[in-house]
Amino acid sequence: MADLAISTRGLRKTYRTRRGKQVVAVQGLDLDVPVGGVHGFLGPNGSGKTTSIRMLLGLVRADAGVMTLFGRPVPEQLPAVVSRVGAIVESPKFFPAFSGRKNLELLADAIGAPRTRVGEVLDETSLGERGKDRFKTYSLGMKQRLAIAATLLKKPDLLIFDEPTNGLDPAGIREIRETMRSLGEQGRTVLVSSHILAEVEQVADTVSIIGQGRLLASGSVAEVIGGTGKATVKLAIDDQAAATAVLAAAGLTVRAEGNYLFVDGAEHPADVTRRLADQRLYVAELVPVRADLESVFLELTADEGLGAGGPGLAGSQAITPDAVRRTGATETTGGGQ
Ligand SMILES: Nc1ncnc2c1ncn2[C@@H]1O[C@H](COP(=O)(O)OP(=O)(O)OP(=O)(O)O)[C@@H](O)[C@H]1O
Repeated sequence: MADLAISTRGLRKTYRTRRGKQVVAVQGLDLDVPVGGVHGFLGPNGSGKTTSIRMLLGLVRADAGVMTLFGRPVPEQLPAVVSRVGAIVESPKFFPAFSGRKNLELLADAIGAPRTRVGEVLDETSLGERGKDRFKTYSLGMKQRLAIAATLLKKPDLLIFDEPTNGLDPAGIREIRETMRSLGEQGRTVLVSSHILAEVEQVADTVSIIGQGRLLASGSVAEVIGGTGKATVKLAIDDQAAATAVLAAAGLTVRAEGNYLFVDGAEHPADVTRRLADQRLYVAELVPVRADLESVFLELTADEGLGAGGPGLAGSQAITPDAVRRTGATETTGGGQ
């Protein structure tokens, strides 16, 4: 447990609406976040990310399950670890007419952090040069980085950011991404929730994908994308029927889409051409299909009936079963409880 910054087992939360309806926000979540690096906590809107984070921070009470932060059970021992955790769950309030630096100095005084820390956190969030300017002149991205700077004042080991790039333009998103990456590289643990996969894929070392309050897949980005090391290839061939028969007989999964066959499960793309050539079937075109996190995410969440995205790439990928298998989530999906 000592090497996990966050761990949850069987975490559950059901909300009751004013009309007495029950909303199951989190249903048996098992989450492990290793110490050090950036962990993407991914799921479509409404999948239970914010509720899970709020339970970890002691802001919402769990109905069932256990949680630890740095090996300490929470909320029971939250006071012992809370100083190691910095979180942005809602936009903090800053004084618009004061500079970013002044705002941070006031905060540092309030929480007992040394003022020398202010210059350091401004630099860490690349705000050093603009620190003297008034808060109200900042772009949204700079405001968000000042919020991150504020959480860094007390040198937390774990930073929790809930959808930190919401509402930011591409430049702002890039700045936040770079800030998160450098925090992870310093050995801090960053948990960042998002429903925007492309963003997280570029910065996360490890990810957890959730849907309807349950873990669907987790591991390093490479593992989740296709940890089996098996290839998916797209190929064009004259005799599709004969090629399908040969490849299926070799235990590969073949799917026809228009003029192309998509073949999953080969150890290497060359295996596909060799098997076909052995039977005097020659490919006209062969392209290895690179899976990305977005595709995995769309397929996983589509299985949950969540409709995480538009048409996307999901239709051309067949790697999901492997990703799902890693968490054993197939047995529990689709219950709609
Ligand atoms: N206070 C509440 N009362 C009733 N239902 C709630 C409450 N908070 C959240 N929910 C519901 O619980 C489910 C999970 O919501 P949650 O905000 O945790 O998901 P999320 O993954 O963070 O989504 P988003 O990205 O939209 O914030 C949703 O169906 C949501 O409507």
